[in-house]
Amino acid sequence: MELHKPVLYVGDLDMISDITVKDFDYFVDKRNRTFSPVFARMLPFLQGREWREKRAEISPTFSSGKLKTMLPLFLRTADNLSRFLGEEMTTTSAGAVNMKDAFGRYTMDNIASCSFGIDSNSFENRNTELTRQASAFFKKPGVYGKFRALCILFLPKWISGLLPDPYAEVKSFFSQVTEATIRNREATEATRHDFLQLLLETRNKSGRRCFSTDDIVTQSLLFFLAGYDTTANLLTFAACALATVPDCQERVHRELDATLDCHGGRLSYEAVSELCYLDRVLDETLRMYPSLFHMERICTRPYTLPGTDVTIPAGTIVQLPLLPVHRDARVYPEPLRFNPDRFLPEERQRRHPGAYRPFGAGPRGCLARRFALLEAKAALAAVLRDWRLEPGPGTTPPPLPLDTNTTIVSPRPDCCFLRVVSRHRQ
Ligand code: HEM
Repeated sequence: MELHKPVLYVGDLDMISDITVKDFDYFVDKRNRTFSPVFARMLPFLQGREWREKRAEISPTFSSGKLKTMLPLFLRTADNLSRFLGEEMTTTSAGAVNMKDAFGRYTMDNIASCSFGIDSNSFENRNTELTRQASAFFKKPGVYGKFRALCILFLPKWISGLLPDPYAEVKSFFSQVTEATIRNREATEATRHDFLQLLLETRNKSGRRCFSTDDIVTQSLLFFLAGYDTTANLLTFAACALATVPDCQERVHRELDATLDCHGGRLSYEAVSELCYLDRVLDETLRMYPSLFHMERICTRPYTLPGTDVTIPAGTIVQLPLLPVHRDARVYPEPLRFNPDRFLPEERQRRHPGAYRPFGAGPRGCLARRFALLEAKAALAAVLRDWRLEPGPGTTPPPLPLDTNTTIVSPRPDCCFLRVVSRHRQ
């Protein structure tokens, strides 16, 4: 039970697949745990028909053709990231670079550009209004935020509605930025390969825009929220794993050098696609550190668990483990050893298809899996083309200690420092 609500924790892999895929119609919804209207209209918090319609409208934004057009942007930002690492290394007194901070700048610049059409270059302009507003957006709720949440939970709406929303200023800032960008694009007829443009161009059958400007701001903020920390964490965990497992880093370097030699030294879409060992490094990183501890669904009508006579009532919260399955020794022998070869095709085939779910499962799974993986791959390819990573103070071989102050799986802040050493590629 969670307060007065029944919670069912399901560990059986077949049953998890039934709930998330086969019998999805009984489990379409998730809990809406937001305390601000700024979040309430975002895709992960919508329910039922409204969720289905919005998801269908947004999904084409992430098609492989569209992603391909975004790679040059990722690669430009990745070059800035790589330069930044070198500069940090020469100026820092700590003798090592805070990788979470560096990768956070990388994901922020990509999302700011893709979602809001802003060139933020947070590697050069460290304290812009954008970074200030973005930090406010990601800050954990303080005393006021917690007090307000309690009021919303326990007091009548008309009283809690009088309390100012701490996220209103952030929303207003991003609304102004988006409106200015839309006006500019309409006036100059300029287009870019980004989410903003795709959302602007999404039309219904009668040729009208599907997304109002307010809708666009909301979904763009969602991309920010969903994509900033998750991908920065993935990159930090991967970099720390490679720094502390030199054999794996050596293999990444060999693969990269060979691929660059075949592609005239350039990281093109084709070159990045050929980096199969790097794919496996990312897969193994997400196995050890999926961004969520568990997925959640709500049962929307009475459901009999397959193969049992147990019927769960509508309204039951269902939790489905991610990290515990990914680290289960019965599924992954020596689960705490970082071994990308677990993701060789033949090894994958040996496992239950539900044993690996870093992006969730079924129609409600992550919308941006390919976007996130391509973005992460571009960053690691550019960084490892130029640098060798070595452990800094506090960085341990996997498993890296986790931050206990966050709701998503994040590295403990003092364990994210690495030394970057030039590879002097000829
Ligand atoms: C390494 C990076 C990422 C990881 C590991 C990740 C993981 C996840 C997971 C586990 C879920 C819940 C799925 C479920 O309950 O079945 C989710 C949902 C979602 N993610 Fe991601 N995510 C990542 C990056 C992103 C990015 C970059 C975006 C957007 C630009 C994004 C957008 C979303 C959205 C919109 C949903 C909700 C889908 C829905 O309710 O229909 N994610 N993600």
